[in-house]
Amino acid sequence: MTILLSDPRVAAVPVRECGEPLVTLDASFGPARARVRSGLALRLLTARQLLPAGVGLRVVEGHRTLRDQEAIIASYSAQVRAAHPDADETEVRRLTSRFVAPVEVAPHVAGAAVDLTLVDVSTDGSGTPLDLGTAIDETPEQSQGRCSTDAPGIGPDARRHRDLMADALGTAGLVNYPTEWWHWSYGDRYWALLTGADAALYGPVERRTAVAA
Ligand SMILES: C[C@@H](N)C(=O)N[C@H](C)C(=O)O
Repeated sequence: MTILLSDPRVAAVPVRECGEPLVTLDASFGPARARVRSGLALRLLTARQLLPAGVGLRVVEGHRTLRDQEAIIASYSAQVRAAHPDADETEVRRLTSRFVAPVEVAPHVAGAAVDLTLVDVSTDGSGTPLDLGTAIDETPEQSQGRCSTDAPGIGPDARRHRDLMADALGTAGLVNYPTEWWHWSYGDRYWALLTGADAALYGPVERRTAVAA
């Protein structure tokens, strides 16, 4: 059964901030040059080595500001209210959290999450995106549920690529948000809950100074 980020068990996980800096991923992870905690960056390097030759990781987003998180919540919760006019505010919050995390537990705001896909780097160094079944950031409504990692109704190539991604990232220590095939995290509260860690390693970054890496 999927645990959503709005589940009270996620917010109940304590955070023991370890103070790791944000680092900037190099261009081999894609032009976004996302910033993530250094421990997550190391695990992404490990995950990439576990992929078959010719397949790479493209990270489209890492750390996100609190303000950006709030803007995505405002935009998507308005869509949820419109699509579910009978839902009360508790249900709107639950449905919204299928696609965007409540601010208090938001993994991207902690520098603990990446949105990423797989690319074919065998013919073109910059990488051609592989079929993962939906575009990154297609909502449950837009994708008719196919954004969920285990969704039926995606083609065999997309299934194989999602499984490849899960093997590499899972082995490297990341956890997936099951309603979004592209969202993986390490060290945040959701990760701690799923792995049984005593506490999250990373809380919100906000004004922490980034360093180059
Ligand atoms: C909005 C989407 N790209 C995303 O980042 N969702 C996760 C669950 C989040 O908000 O942390």
